[in-house]
Amino acid sequence: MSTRNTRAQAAWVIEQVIDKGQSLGACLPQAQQQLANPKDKGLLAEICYGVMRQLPVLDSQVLACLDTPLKGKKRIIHCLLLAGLYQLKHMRVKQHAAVTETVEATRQLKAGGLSGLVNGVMRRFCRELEQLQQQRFDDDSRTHLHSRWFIERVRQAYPRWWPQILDANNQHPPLWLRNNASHQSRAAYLATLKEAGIDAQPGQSANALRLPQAMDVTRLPGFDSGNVSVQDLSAQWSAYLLDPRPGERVLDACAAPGGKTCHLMEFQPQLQEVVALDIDQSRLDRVQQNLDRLNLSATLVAGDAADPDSWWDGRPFDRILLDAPCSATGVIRRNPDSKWLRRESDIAALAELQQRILHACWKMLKPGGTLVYATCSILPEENVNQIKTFLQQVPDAMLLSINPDDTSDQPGWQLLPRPDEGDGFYYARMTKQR
Ligand SMILES: C[S@@+](CC[C@H](N)C(=O)[O-])C[C@H]1O[C@@H](n2cnc3c(N)ncnc32)[C@H](O)[C@@H]1O
Repeated sequence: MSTRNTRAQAAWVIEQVIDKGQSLGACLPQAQQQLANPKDKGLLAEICYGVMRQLPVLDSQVLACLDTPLKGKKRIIHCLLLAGLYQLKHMRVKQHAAVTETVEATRQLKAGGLSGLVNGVMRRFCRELEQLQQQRFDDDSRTHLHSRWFIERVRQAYPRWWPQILDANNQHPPLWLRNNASHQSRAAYLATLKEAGIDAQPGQSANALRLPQAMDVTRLPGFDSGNVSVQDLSAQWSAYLLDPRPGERVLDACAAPGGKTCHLMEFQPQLQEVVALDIDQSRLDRVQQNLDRLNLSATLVAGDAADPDSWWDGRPFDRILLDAPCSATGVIRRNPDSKWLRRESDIAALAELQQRILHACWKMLKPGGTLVYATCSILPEENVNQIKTFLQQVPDAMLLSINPDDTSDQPGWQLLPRPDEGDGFYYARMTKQR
């Protein structure tokens, strides 16, 4: 991959995602490593993320320009044309640069025999750009840029809001920060940012800040010494809802990469112990890195939250945060590849796993203790329905409502993704009756 230009790298990444089922998170960094210039790395990410946002439309427009679809080894050239068309339609790349670089990438991908075809298709895109940009579609997938099964589920769950939800998923995500209240007040950090010439706005939860302009967060004042962390606004509610008190023992049951573990320790610095559990040892390394940057320490355990017998010492916890593995359908704007990688059949399997983990965690909770169940999903099957079933099955579980709409009939708090606001998230809070 080393001699390939940015467009050739983009074609490789896109093929990995749409044909080989890899996530952008897994293959984009690999391709970025092959590029020396940080600007090229940024351009590569912009192209790959953009293609994932717009995929069904770009796909049909590329196919419409080809006499025969490019199959087998030639599929990478189809992916290259997706990247080329995306640049012309959605980026401020000069047309001649997009054409020249895309044709050059054809050679670098060892498909030089197709460079005439690529040149012709790219030039046709340039000629027909206005029509391509204004084209309207009569099917849901191309109109709303999501898979059909997902559109149907969102439509059923939110008959009033579904178009806005899908539209929010197709926007660029906002950048939210969490001020470290154990280092300085939010107002003080806002003043520091202002001095450094960085525009920021306070958010609804007490330590949230939004940066209207995305930037390399490692360059934020005091980032290395833990004055601030990246965390979405909606995710920041978890510590307030769990509300741990001095001297308590807390389990963060699905902890990696540790965003919420760190937040709840900043929120309550006098905890007796925080156990950060995750099934994936390699992801626990990320938890340790985050704790180190913030100068915090927790007990890290690699284990299965659904099977406490394999790792738990039997001492019950005062509070448990269960940020369950989920469909991540509330954070699609951050992971647009998930629109094409997620399968409808995943949802029932995830709901079953969540229910098993929830029952297992309940056993580890002290009588009188609090458990917060959270997901970054917007699907009722993983959220409200899950908690409704749990409350019906478990006699000592009592809902602690978060807001007036949160009743045992419609338990929990469903947040939907909104432009410039938080991600889609769900929270329910329950106590174990003594
Ligand atoms: C939504 S992420 C957690 C995000 C984390 N709470 C944060 O705020 O940074 C879900 C995590 O659950 C972990 N996980 C999945 N199944 C698990 C299980 N059975 N037991 C424990 N952890 C599990 C995954 O490895 C993943 O790290």
